[in-house]
Amino acid sequence: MTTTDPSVPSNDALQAERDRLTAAREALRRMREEVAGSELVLGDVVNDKVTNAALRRGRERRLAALAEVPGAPLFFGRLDFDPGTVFFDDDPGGAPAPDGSADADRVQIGRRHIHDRSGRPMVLDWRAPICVAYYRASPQDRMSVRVRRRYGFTTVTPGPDAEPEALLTAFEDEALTDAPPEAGQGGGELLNAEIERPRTGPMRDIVATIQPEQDDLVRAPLGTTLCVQGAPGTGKTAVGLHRIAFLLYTERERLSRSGVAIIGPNRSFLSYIHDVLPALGEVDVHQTTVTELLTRDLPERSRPAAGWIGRVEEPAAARVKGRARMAEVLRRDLWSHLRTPEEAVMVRRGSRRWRLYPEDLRPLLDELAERGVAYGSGRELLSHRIAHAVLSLMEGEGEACDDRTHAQVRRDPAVRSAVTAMWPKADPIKLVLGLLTDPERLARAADGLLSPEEQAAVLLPGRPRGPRSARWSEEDLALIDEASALIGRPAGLGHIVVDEAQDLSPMQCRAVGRRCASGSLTVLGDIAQGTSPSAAANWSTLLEHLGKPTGHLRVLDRGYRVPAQIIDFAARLLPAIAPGLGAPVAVRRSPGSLRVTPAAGGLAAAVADACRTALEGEGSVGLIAADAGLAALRADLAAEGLPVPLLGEDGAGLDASRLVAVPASLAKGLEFDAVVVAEPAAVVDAEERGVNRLYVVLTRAVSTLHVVHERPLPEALRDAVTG
Ligand SMILES: Nc1ncnc2c1ncn2[C@@H]1O[C@H](COP(=O)(O)OP(=O)(O)OP(=O)(O)O)[C@@H](O)[C@H]1O
Repeated sequence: MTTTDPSVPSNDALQAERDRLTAAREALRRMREEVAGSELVLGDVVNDKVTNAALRRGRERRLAALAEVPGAPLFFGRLDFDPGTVFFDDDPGGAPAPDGSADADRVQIGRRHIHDRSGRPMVLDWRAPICVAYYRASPQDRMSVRVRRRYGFTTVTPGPDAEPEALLTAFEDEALTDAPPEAGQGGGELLNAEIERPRTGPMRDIVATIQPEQDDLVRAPLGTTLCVQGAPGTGKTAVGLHRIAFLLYTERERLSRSGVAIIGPNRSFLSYIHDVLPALGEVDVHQTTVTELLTRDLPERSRPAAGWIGRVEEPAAARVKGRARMAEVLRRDLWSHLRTPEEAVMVRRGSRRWRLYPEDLRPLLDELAERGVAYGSGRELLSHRIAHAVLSLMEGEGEACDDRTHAQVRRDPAVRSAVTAMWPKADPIKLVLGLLTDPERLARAADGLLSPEEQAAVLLPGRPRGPRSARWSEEDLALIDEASALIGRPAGLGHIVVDEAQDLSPMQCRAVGRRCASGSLTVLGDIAQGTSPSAAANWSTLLEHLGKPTGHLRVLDRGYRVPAQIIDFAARLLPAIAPGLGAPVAVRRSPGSLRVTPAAGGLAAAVADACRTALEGEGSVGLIAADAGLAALRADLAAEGLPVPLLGEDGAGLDASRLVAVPASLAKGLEFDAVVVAEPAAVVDAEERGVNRLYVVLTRAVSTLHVVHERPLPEALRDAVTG
């Protein structure tokens, strides 16, 4: 242990800190007022509207970034450095920070920078370089820190309509100067309290308690593509979100031009993480699923009435469609549209006629086809080449030609129709539709790449006639996206964080990877939690499909969510689903956190009991069961006098009700204080990777897990000692 002062701080010391908090709040209010009251400098005449709108948007963004987050304290830590360590930019002579104590340089650390009227910092943004010491200083390397102070807060809601407020109620000092050298970094009681704080509503930021191994990932430079393998609850999602906030701080200008996105597995997950970045002052990050990201780039007019996703692929077909070799099938099909010229092109200019014969045109076409240009730009390039060849003929006959002549020849109807005949226009949706509804065409493109059975598996059902009547699957969208990219390159983003990346198929990886071909990625996931038919077996292959084979693989193995008793139980499934992957080392044990109950008197009655018991505790309760059985179970529970809203239905979110029913397929990435799992065997039986799904489901609980079963438990879980 490091020297953590367990004594309760004196009232005076506590009051001084509260005064500091009040002053910071006041200063932030003044900063907001300054932004709100700032005059918009208007351009004149032409640019007025555009400039005005841009300025207004900028001001609104600044205001949103300066908004106080209800219940989140403006600072959470303090560092006392050796004297002479801290200098601010505006100190001409490098004078130390003028805060408080005579014998130490002191900084307060919070979610955002706050300064006083004269511009002097009162609270430093946690992302500032000097704040690294707050997260990493240890007795072995104290980074000039003498004392690290962590504050404790209690959230109170003063009235029925009032916003929650964070009351500073305690602090804890860790003296690094006189700690024994073997001491590690002590998180102290406040870290434990933070981890065990009952969950209500959406995910919270962890900015006050980021651990050294996490901070190392959060602050990796923008150019680095990171791939983080981490068991359930090791903080991968939290790291990804804080990394975005960090990168936006250090590289704001670059990233605000190119854009940043976080990709999550589904909408429920995205609403769960939705508030974290705004609480860190970042309101401009695109939070999306892969499917949303891809459909965003598709023409609205082609959208089927029921939406883009009208069908879930059979696992075997999903696997074939997800394979990287589908890219080659598409490439072959697209380029097979090129036609060797069969007729001459004749351009009339005044009384003269200029002809290019098929043997003149063929080399132009071949040269372009071999150059590896995007299909879509080939048409334009071909018309240039043809015009150039015609102009050469003209000049050979002494005609005077210039750029205008070149443009006129390029636009000549004869040239245009020759280009269209040789290099037909291509539309990605029609291309995929054509390929997946025409067995002969598919056979030509897939020759040597897909077996006849695989070809039969990928055909679209129902022989749709057009894009709007097709029932597309998520896998089809990745194919359409690949076709789009073969025709024209998509716009890129500066950085993408992909959560639950183990579930991306190779084709989806390619779609994500090409969106940040010149940017970088943070890839987060857990091979053991792979549930999609194309889930990754290892990270190096996935990184290759993402186009980042040199990405750095890092492992997180300290589990912050799930108590040891529960993780040890779930980890019994690991040898079957991810041999070689270890269970996380839980940071806490919690006796009584696991119960496994046979449902002697019927499943619904036992589940109702388990839910009622769970509701006696604090925080959120998730009832998780196989998707197919959930409706019947809810009906039975309602009959037992316990109506349970379904996650995502009728607005039932993670903050609308303490108890929600969660289909097993939506549980990924979520967490609840108490989890009741009904009938694990049904979760296993529901899908090919049902055991992986069960592993996900069993690792969602922060405090208690209650497994209720009528059927025998999966073999690996039998005879577990509970308690
Ligand atoms: N340093 C920390 N301080 C406090 N809480 C933490 C810390 N790290 C992680 N947690 C908490 O642990 C829980 C799990 O974190 P997170 O969801 O990021 O894990 P994960 O690795 O993405 O899990 P999964 O693989 O199950 O999706 C969250 O409630 C998170 O806030």
